Amino acid sequence: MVETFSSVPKVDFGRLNNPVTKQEELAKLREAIFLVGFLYLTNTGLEDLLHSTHKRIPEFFALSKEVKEKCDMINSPSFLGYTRLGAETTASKTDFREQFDFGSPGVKPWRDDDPFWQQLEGPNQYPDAPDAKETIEEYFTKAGNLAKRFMHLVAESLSLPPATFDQFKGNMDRLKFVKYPAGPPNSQGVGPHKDSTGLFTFLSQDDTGGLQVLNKNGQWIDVPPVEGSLVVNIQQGFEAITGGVCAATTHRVLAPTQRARFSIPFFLGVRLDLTLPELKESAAHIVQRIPVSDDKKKRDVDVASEFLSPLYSCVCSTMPFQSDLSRG
Ligand SMILES: O=C(O)CCC(=O)C(=O)O
Ligand SMILES: [Fe+2]
Repeated sequence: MVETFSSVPKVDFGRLNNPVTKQEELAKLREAIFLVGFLYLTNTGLEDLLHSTHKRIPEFFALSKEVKEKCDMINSPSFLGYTRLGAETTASKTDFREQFDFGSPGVKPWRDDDPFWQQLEGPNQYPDAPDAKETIEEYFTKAGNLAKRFMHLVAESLSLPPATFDQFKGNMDRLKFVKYPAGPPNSQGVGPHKDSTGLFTFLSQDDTGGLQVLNKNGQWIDVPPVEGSLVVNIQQGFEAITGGVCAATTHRVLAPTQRARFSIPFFLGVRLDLTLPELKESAAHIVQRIPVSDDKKKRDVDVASEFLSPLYSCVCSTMPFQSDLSRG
């Protein structure tokens, strides 16, 4: 029987930041990172932001088709903007969701003499709604700060210096507002996938439910809503940097049947110019230092990751597909 999980653990961010409880909570974080690849992060201090953003986003989706299509992703070489319902496929099936994708503001504009892939980081197209830009920029600032602090704590939980992973952080994080309309039973909100374009995902889901993660026995485990929490998961960028020891976990969303579901994933971006040799070197360096049993290291380093494929010369070339980008 493979060691696996039957629920997603909770880790308390407040306790991680309190010297009295820190070590105990770091042990929980480490267990979640090694065994599950998913966790609920509670007590983050972002509860009001999550609440107010959820209140706001139905309004963006309620804009007319014409207004939404003014910021259509089709106009953006950075894959930022609006994607209509049914325009995305995962695992060969159409996803039943509509979304707005945004990137961290203030990214350096692309110039003709920059590498072509640099265009993956670019300017936003904001929906034409009052304070949309301000709402989104505030979210980037607050979620970005939390994400960086979280990454330091992950390093500490692996007995590494807090800043170990800072060198891998990219210039642009991504944020999505997603609406899954109610559909027939067993419709695919988003099909099975691993998040592929960054380091960690921080997801705020509403109270509808439908998110599931796959354990090592092939069972789908529910990730029911926990008020005020963020669901955090490892992305394939982080998996590659840690040589597969901290693995990304497959997940999906079942479309709701009664009412629309809204979610807000924030994807902490990886450096697009990371080369394959750099990745391999980092993985070797980090894996050596992470205190897990040799057996576990061996098993996990064997995990296939497109980031480590010899087909790709740098991280940027693993990301050519819109559907991958818009899933994270
Ligand atoms: O909407 C959700 O709950 C999850 C979305 C997701 O997995 C993704 O966009 O990568
Ligand atoms: Fe995902």
